[in-house]
Amino acid sequence: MEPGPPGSSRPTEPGPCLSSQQGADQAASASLQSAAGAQPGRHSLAVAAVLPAGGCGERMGVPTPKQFCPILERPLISYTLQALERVYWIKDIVVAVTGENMEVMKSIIQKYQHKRISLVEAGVTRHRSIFNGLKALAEDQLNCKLSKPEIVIVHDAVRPFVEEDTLLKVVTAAKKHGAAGAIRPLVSTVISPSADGCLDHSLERARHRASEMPQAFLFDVIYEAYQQCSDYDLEFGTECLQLALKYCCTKAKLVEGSPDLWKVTYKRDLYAVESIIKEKISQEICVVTDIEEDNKYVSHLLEEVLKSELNHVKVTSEALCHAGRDLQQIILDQCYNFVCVNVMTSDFQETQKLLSMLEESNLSILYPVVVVSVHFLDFKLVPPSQKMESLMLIREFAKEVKKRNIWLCGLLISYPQNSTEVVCY
Ligand SMILES: Nc1ccn([C@@H]2O[C@H](COP(=O)(O)OP(=O)(O)OP(=O)(O)O)[C@@H](O)[C@H]2O)c(=O)n1
Ligand SMILES: O=P(O)(O)OC[C@@H](O)[C@@H](O)[C@@H](O)CO
Repeated sequence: MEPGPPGSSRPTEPGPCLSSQQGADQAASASLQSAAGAQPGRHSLAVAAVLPAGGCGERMGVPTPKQFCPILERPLISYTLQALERVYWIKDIVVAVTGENMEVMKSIIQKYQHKRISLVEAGVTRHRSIFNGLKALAEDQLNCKLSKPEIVIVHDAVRPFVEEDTLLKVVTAAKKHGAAGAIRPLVSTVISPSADGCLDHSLERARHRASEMPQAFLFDVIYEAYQQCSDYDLEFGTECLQLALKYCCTKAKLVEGSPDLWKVTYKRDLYAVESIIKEKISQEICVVTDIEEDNKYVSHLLEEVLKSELNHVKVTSEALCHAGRDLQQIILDQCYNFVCVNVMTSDFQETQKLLSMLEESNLSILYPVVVVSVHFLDFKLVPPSQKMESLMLIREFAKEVKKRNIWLCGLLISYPQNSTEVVCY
């Protein structure tokens, strides 16, 4: 079993420590837990998670195992890890990866600053991978940071959209029933073919459900089930809940899951994940302007236009040289889109101060940050050719900050002739 990278302590926030979100997550978790009867903090349930991530993604049809396929230039598994890390009461996350992918996994943990992660060798089947993860939690291994939990969550590494309330529901149900799993309505009807390849019978769709993840178990129940189960089950089984029933007479409580719980299986699923993530991170935008009256007026107009399109539009109008307390908070609250309204004389000073703040915040480690640098040009004062030349500098800035996952582009707006010349860099 491989621990995470050195120094991987147990912060309660995935990746870069954006303390404000961490506090909000903890508060939300506490209220969720108290609602579900579990006690946050000292008396909370000891909960760990096992993520099987040792598959080859054959149905995906690409050389890279799907858990490592990039979404917005970041591996799919990193989104799932982030989703689990946001839940501060999950104390340990054990990921099962093949030996050949162990180094890749360690580099992902390092690059995206994932915490509370331990790695184990995957098995040749999903059940064997899960079993290896359970063994890592069960056995007191030398210098092992892991301890046996009361409850263990099992969640496929290729299901990135898992919310805390679903995790809490299955954990709470598992505490009471011994096992619990998320389910979803069937989309297609299930049929049973006969030996000659014809329809034998079909199942009544309304009376059946699809078994999804996350699932949760009393650790002793599922560990005993895996220790008892047959090689056939380990080789060909696909349902952990069935193992708990068959080998421990434990009937899992079924919990209605959200539509986003689906498993990434085919290539089309990667496009769906990317669209959902883009939608999630583009709902909020911040208009940054300095204290110049012209800019504040333009920012107000911009705010009105943006509010007709987006759910959350924030405007901060303070000289960034004051370290932008409002802006700092907006960054901590993980806004990923910024429009920086510049006074022509300052050229890029405002944008550069914003870029520096964004780089210092580590915000762009997990998701790309978009910055639009808006410049106004009064043709009476400055001939366009002269302004365009200096604006080309932004192209150099853009190349530099792109290395840190910040996507910078420029917008040149000419007035008073009311013509707008768009320059994208
Ligand atoms: N030997 C295996 C096989 C699968 N898994 C993991 O189990 C989860 C769900 O399995 P599945 O969707 O079947 O993944 P693959 O086996 O990779 O897909 P395929 O069947 O298309 O090859 C995935 O996170 C996968 O990495 C695993 O840990 N060990
Ligand atoms: O069979 P696969 O390995 O694709 O998927 C494994 C599980 O995710 C799947 O069986 C769920 O129904 C949960 O049990």
